[in-house]
Amino acid sequence: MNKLKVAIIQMIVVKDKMKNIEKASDFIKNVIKEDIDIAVLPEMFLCPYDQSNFPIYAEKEGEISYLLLSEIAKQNNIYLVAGSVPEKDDDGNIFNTSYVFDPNGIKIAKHRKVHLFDIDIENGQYFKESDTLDAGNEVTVFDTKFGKIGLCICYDFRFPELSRLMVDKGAKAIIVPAAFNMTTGPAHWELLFRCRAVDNQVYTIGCASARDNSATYISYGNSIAVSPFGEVLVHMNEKEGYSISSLDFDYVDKVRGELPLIAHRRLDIY
Ligand SMILES: NC(=O)CCC(=O)C(=O)O
Repeated sequence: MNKLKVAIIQMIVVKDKMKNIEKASDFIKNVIKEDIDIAVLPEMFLCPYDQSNFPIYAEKEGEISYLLLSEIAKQNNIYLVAGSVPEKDDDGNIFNTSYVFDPNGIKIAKHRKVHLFDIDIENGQYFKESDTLDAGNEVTVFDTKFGKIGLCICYDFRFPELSRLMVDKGAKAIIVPAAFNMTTGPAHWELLFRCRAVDNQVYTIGCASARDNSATYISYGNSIAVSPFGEVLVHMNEKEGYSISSLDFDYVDKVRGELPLIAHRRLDIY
């Protein structure tokens, strides 16, 4: 069983945490009619993306949002890559964390964003995640009945080393809950998803929040899925909605067999 259908849910994030969960749940109830296997939600889909919100919205693993997300996976009998949420640990540190649940609602992965998004572009985007967040320290790959999938969060995807480590651990797709901005999104978003796909011969899936021009941080939207040969399978616009992509993990093997980049690496010289 090497073929799977992935739904990208590009939703608007509102201030009310529970309304965001309800919306994610409604979207998923609707898309399961299309026989999907995995649903993906955006980065910080429970909490408007603003560093001052993260401590206010943060919950510990196992608290209410976590339980509701696990239930959504179970009720719909799908894998759920539950975007990301602000997660609080026992010491009060806060992380940008993505949980993954299997079709029984069991947590099978947890990725804490490794690279914090601290940028300051003249006449462009300023953001400093490190004002309120701590960084994770792990490379995340999870197993499914279809094969292995890598997971990272937004800015993490800019670092080619992280994607390569996921591929070295067996990933045939990399899923990225995200929220690029209106400065770097138009410049780099599609380029990065095509580039990582071609370099690593993996499917790349970017799920962004939909654009809300009244937000303090405006998400670029444009959720995307790219094949291991660099073909754009889906490229959404900025509006709220969903898309479905079919992934074939045998095709990953075919591309890697015909153009054996991974096997041709000269690890002895780099
Ligand atoms: N939320 C993020 O990590 C944003 C990353 C981003 O916009 C970028 O350009 O990188």
